[in-house]
Parts: sequence; structure tokens; C-alpha cells
Amino acid sequence: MMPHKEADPSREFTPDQYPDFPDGFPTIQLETISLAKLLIGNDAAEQDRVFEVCKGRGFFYLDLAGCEAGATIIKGADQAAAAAEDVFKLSFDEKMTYRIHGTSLDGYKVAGETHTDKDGTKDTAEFFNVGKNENDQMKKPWPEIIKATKPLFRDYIVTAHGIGMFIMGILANKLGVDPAEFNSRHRIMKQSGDHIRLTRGPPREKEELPEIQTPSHTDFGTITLLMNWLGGLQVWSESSRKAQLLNHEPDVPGEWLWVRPKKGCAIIEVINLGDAAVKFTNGVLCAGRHRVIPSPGTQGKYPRYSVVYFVRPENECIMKQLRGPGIPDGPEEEKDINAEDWIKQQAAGLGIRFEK
Ligand SMILES: O=C(O)CCC(=O)C(=O)O
Ligand SMILES: [Fe+2]
Repeated sequence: MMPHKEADPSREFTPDQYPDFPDGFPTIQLETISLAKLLIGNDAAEQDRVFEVCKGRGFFYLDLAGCEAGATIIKGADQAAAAAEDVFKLSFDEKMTYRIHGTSLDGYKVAGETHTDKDGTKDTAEFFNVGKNENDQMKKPWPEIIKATKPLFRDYIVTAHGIGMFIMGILANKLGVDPAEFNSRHRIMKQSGDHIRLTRGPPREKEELPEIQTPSHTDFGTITLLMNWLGGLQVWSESSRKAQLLNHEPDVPGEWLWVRPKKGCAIIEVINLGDAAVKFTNGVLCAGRHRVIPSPGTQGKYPRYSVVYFVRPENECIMKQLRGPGIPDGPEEEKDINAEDWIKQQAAGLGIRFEK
């Protein structure tokens, strides 16, 4: 563990200072899977649990302790969030010069780009996306702080992508699909929508919930690795198999359940499956429906940072289900759509207006 640091009043990402997530709020019980057991131990029971949770909730905690890949993510996420703080502190005008535009997902998303309800209430989250492929070259204009952090991001991208692929390998084996089928759709050197997303949400203004940072959604990609330090992430109590979106809200009765950051939260990552995992497996695997609002209680007094890595299919990948004994055969698609267009279609369906 890091030695306890004195609070630096000029910094707002101060995970050492955060109070615990308060009691008395409905939380979801997620399974905790050990990365070390999977990576080092090749543990068959742990692999079974991965498959079960991915068929069920599509969400689990990944305990990062006890292996090198986990240590890279723990340390990297802390450093990435500190860099994020410096990026979000830049002037509004400078940040807007990095605004996401065209067909790329790289750069800055200003708060308020998306609607969170039928009345048009705006989201409150700022994002800064650093693409997997762009990070290699950094040809675009980037804030100095992002350029200075490039080697860290590179390590983080390679490690997070590797963890995602390892989990996909386990799922492939369980589904009776050759893991090469997943690997060939997610090659690290190929252009894809993979990126590290740095997020910041402002502190809670009122005790009454919600103040939506990021509205209800399922992720578009195959698998998401999320590091967060404060509560804020919520999962809908009904599985996304049943709950579709209507006017920005799930259309089956249920409630939002908090994902409690685990004690010693810096060692735990939250993994969730995205729409591409559902598509590839014709619904055997389940995407997790979630949203983000500021934490209740004293945690909500802090701005909330998160570091998210999205593993997504290569742009050229045709979005068809995989065939294997563990995957029921669906009808042949009428026309081929590649991942790049498919992701845009999914984003548009959520009312996301990234392109400007
Ligand atoms: O910040 C979080 O906890 C989750 C963010 C998220 O769901 C997303 O960016 O897709
Ligand atoms: Fe998400």
C-alpha cells in the first residue's frame, strides 16, 4: 500500500481522503473474480464463475491483487486519473479545441452533449478519450499533459486490452468457439473504437437523487474495464435482456442499484460486457445496463473520476454472430455491417451526438 499522503488542497482527485460509501442505499451484490486465479492459477472454478456471471448479470468485480497485469492497472489508473484532473482543469476554450469531431472518438466531450430524460435534461459528465490507435502516434493535437503521459497510457492500453482478451478466451472455450475467433476480431494493431476514457463528474448539488452524469445505457463494445474510486455507478435491477430503453429509462419495472466501490477499492475493477458480446453470442452473454449519478452522502461532495477502457471489435469486423455448440443459431443477417458503422448506429440509438 502507498504510505498515507497529506492532503494537497490544490488537488481534487484525492482517493486517500475519500470516506466510505454510505450504508442504507440499495446496492447490487456482484461476484468478485480473482484475476490472479485466472491468469496465474488457470483456476477452473474461477473460469466457470466468469461464464456464469457473463450469462447472467454481465457485471462483476475483478480483484486485481497478486499479479503484474493487475498492478499495472491499479497504478496506471491512479496516474491516469491524476492526469485527467490536469486535463479537465484546462480552460474551457482550450478543452474545446480537442473536442470530439468527425468519425473519431478521440478527444474531449463537453458536459451536456447528451439528453438524460424526455425533458431534455443534460448530462453532467466530461470525458476525455485517448484512442488505442491514436496513442501510438499522437498525430492529432493533444494537451501537453496527455502527451507527457503517453507511455503510461500505452502500458495501460496494452494491459487492459490483454485482460479483456483473456476473459474473452475463457468465454470462447465455454461457448465451444475457437478463441481465435475472438482474437481475430480484436487485434491490437488494427483500427478500432478501443479507447481509454477519462471521466469527471461534478459533486452532488442536492441530497435528492439523481443529477445524471451519464444516462442509462449498455456499452457498445465487447468488454469494458472500469476503475472508479467513489460510488456513482448504478445497475438496473432487471437484466438488460428484458429492459430496453424508452425515453432514456429502462422500460420494465425495477430500481437502480448502486455498485458499491469495494473497500480498498483501488484493487478492484468493475468489468461489464457490451452489446458486441451479445451480438457475437446471439444473446448467450448479457450486456449490463447502467448509468452514473453522483454518490449519496459525503462521497457525493467529491468530484468523481473514473478511468474506463473499452475493448471493441476492429472497425472492419463484420458484426455477425459466432457459430459454436454453445451459441444458438440465429437467422443470417440481411446485410453485412462492420463494427465502425454498427457502433455509430448503437450510439445514435441512445441519442448520443458525438459527431459535430
Ligand atoms: O464512470 C463510470 O463509472 C462508468 C462510465 C460509463 O459507463 C461509460 O463511460 O460508459
Ligand atoms: Fe458505460
